[in-house]
Amino acid sequence: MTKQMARHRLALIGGGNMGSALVGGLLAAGWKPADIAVVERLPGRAAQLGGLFPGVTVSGEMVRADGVVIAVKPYDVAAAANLVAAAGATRVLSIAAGISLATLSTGFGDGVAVVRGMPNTAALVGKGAAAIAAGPSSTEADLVWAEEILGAVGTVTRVTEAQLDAVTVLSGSGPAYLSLVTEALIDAGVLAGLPRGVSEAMVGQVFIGYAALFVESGRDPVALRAEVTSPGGVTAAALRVLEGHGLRSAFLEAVMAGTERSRELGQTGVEVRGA
Ligand SMILES: NC(=O)C1=CN([C@@H]2O[C@H](COP(=O)(O)OP(=O)(O)OC[C@H]3O[C@@H](n4cnc5c(N)ncnc54)[C@H](OP(=O)(O)O)[C@@H]3O)[C@@H](O)[C@H]2O)C=CC1
Ligand SMILES: O=C(O)[C@@H]1CCC=N1
Repeated sequence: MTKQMARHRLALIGGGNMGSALVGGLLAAGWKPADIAVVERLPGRAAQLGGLFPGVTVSGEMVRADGVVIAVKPYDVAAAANLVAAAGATRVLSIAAGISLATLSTGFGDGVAVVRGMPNTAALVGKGAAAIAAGPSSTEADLVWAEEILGAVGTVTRVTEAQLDAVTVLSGSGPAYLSLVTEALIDAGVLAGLPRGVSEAMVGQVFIGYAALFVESGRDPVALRAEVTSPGGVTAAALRVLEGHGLRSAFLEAVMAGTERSRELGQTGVEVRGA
């Protein structure tokens, strides 16, 4: 089956959360469906992807492709990497957390340029915050290629591989922290007497409004906080409690713990061998 298939511009191994977000973004950015293939081993998921993305090749087996995106969980990277040689690809973008460029590059060998990237789930709505790091043999053209792919679903920043651990825990994991804050604020609104639906709507709009104030207006968060905090007022009373419970320090410690964990995963590594 694989042999009869056309050569694709891009094959994504793994059509889960991130893989499907990337396909959606690339199509929205004007890529032709026929240029894209998704290799997905779960038959139910593959059928779903076929319905979502008409014209995109969805296959349980590897296809021929110029470039490959590895979008499987870190423990599945070794198996996915074995498929890269079968694709005949010269470029690989891996978005797997904690799998180092050294591990990837050694596995694929010469002739395959590797770029490591870290997106986040906001890619699902085209508002991702991704970063990329160049592998030992990747060129400017390889980085531009990776930027084109991740840029279809949000922003892309170039960093060193060492900085990618901090990016992973800050923006990669970021939606999880904001989910926790969202849940807590909604519950707090209910505790203070609001119906849950009203509390949810208020909290959602606060996030949207704050994103516009901070990102779109480019204003300093210290100034944004100061202008809400009236002397002897409501906000000052609430902030005192958050500071008293160490919220700021909790975020600092959390990000350092996650960065450490990302480094650990990178050192443990996985056996990656191109077939
Ligand atoms: N989710 C997130 O917030 C982020 C994730 N990442 C990284 O992105 C990668 C993908 O994450 P995510 O999209 O959430 O994962 P998902 O589990 O949603 O998607 C991966 C999919 O790939 C399938 N799969 C696994 N191995 C193969 C294979 N050899 N051939 C074909 N299909 C395969 C899986 O099937 P099965 O279910 O059978 O395993 C699954 O359907 C991870 O490495 C993660 O570290 C990066 C940034 C953020
Ligand atoms: O938790 C994880 O390991 C991955 C990395 C970033 C988001 N999810």
